[in-house]
Amino acid sequence: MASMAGGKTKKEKARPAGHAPYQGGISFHKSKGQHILKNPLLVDSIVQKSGIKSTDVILEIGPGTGNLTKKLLEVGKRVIAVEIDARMVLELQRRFQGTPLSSRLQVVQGDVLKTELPYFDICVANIPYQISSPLTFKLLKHQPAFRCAIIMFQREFAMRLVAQPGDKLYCRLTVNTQLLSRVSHLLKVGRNNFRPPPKMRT
Ligand SMILES: C[S@@+](CC[C@H](N)C(=O)[O-])C[C@H]1O[C@@H](n2cnc3c(N)ncnc32)[C@H](O)[C@@H]1O
Repeated sequence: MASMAGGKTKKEKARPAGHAPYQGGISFHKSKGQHILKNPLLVDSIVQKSGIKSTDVILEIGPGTGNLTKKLLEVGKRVIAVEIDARMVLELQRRFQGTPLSSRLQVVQGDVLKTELPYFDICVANIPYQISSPLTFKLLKHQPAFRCAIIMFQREFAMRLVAQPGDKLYCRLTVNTQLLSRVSHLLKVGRNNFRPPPKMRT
């Protein structure tokens, strides 16, 4: 587990013109589902649709280099970010260290599927698609209950969550999810909003 230290206040490192997503010089591993969000307008839209309150403790799964984390820190009370890749954890710490946001960020290094989740009010995440199913079941079972989860899924997986009886995609996952929660589809996201772009639609 790694936590962010406070320290002198400094501004986030300046980025070159052209609004490149913050990548921190890291190469991405497809095996870990590393497709970072590169469109700041999309990040704003996700945060806005999440209905985060200033009192909320937010769980973020797979913060990566922190493009979504930064916005979450700006609107919520605290962000607990669980990240498996030590390089990303380091980068995340570097990115926020010494900024006013750092005291509200806790980074937990580990596999979210094997991590005991802390208390949180809301979960917001752009997850690696390979953990969609076990993560969904983990969140459905989580106690104490949280208010809601806004999660980026591969399109077909999302459609299975909201399927209706008689639909081709209606399955065990649909039944379990709809038994334990209310679920709705928020938005479609094109592949080009990610770096590198994923093969499947989101
Ligand atoms: C799709 S990327 C999202 C990155 C960032 N949130 C963004 O939107 O730009 C998924 C992130 O999840 C991390 N990850 C992959 N498997 C994980 C696991 N089992 N537990 C926690 N994090 C994981 C990856 O290292 C990567 O940083």
